[in-house]
Amino acid sequence: MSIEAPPEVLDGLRHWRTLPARQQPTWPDPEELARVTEELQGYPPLVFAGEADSLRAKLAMAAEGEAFLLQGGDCAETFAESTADRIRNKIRTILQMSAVLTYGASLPVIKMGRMAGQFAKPRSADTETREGVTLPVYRGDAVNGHAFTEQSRTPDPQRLLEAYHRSATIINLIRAFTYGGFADLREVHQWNRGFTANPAYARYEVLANEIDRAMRFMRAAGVDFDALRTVDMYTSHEALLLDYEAAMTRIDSRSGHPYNTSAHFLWIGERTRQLDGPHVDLLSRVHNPIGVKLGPTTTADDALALADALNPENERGRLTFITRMGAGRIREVLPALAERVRAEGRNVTWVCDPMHGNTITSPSGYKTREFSTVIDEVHGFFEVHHGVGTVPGGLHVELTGDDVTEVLGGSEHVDEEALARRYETLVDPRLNHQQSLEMAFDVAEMLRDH
Ligand SMILES: O=C[C@H](O)[C@H](O)COP(=O)(O)O
Ligand SMILES: C=C(OP(=O)(O)O)C(=O)O
Ligand SMILES: [Mn+2]
Repeated sequence: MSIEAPPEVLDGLRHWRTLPARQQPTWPDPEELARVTEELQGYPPLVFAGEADSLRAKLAMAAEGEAFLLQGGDCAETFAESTADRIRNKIRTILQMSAVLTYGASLPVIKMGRMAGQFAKPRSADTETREGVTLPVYRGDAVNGHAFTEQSRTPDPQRLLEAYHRSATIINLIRAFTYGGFADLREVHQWNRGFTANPAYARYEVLANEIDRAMRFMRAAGVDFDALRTVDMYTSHEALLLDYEAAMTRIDSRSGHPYNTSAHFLWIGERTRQLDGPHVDLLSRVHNPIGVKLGPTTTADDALALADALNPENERGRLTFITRMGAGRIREVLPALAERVRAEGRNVTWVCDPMHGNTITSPSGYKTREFSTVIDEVHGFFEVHHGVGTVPGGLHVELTGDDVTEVLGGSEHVDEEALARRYETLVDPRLNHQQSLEMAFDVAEMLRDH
């Protein structure tokens, strides 16, 4: 990556600074922030433009129904849990889900982590009050600490540097695991066999047997399993902290285009997708494939205007719409959006986030979700796209590879009482390992029967 580009391109990359930004931390010392972002600008890229381009081509296939995206990971990654075990478990979960979805959809699955950079969170409120004490809200480990003390909750720019270094170690592990044999399809299939051997998941045994037969067929037909031992896994996070994202934006020496080199794929959140806002402005200028979350109040006009702002050339694979309508709204709201976007000829990849429209508070006060509601939104997503004739291109899920108890339900019946046992997330509730696999089997069954 060089830093040379026409002056108008470099000026354009600074234009966001003139626009009022939502959801940014109040950094106590702007000069320290400036020093930190300058340092970040000198750090090496975490991903390369060519990788982002290959992802874009795959997302174009997903838009045509020739591939399917699985994007998953924590709501908020944390520094403390960026351990080898936790990361391996998350990668394993995504690989297991992918294997099942590949079979169900009869399509290649694009594997993408909400990983290696998902360290900043938009929040509903700026402050949190406990027992009469009010402090700034936790905004992710890239900004402040979760501990409820004044020192910890004060935004600290040094955390941006740590977010970069953590992201680098995570992406290093992702590359090592996915190129080092861990992704071997035979192994992944055996792990899934272990899952369906559990009596709680007996209903998926039929599907697991079918996959078994398909594997035997592949072996008999001489498929080179050794060639299938490595997979491409991409990284993504919400492009929220403009100072960080701008500092990681570099000019690609091959093409002269700017790329955000902090992740392969960036998305704009539901709270920061204002058409004239700085998040849309900055991401409109980078060449990565990008996404935008669309909540239940989105109109067809909003969606078209976003498509025009973020993908003026209407390029395939460039823009993903990640809908998060809520199970109760998707069947009513999504059809009009999908119909207009199709009628107006805009190229987008449609992806379902069945998490963020389905958050509830349990009677004992946990922020949680019902597994059955989450699954219902996924089903609604497929129904709507099949009805309209548009393509359901993928899933965006908050999950972990560990045995946490944050989402209610699933075949192991996590109940209100169980929530207290291992509720570990710092922001939103994640599907645990078993619930994640159950979702994959459920969706695969539905796709196979379609
Ligand atoms: O993923 C994120 C949450 O939905 C978002 O940060 C809002 O959470 P809050 O309502 O707890 O602030
Ligand atoms: C905050 C998130 O989502 P949304 O912008 O859709 O609310 C998220 O993905 O964690
Ligand atoms: Mn979330």
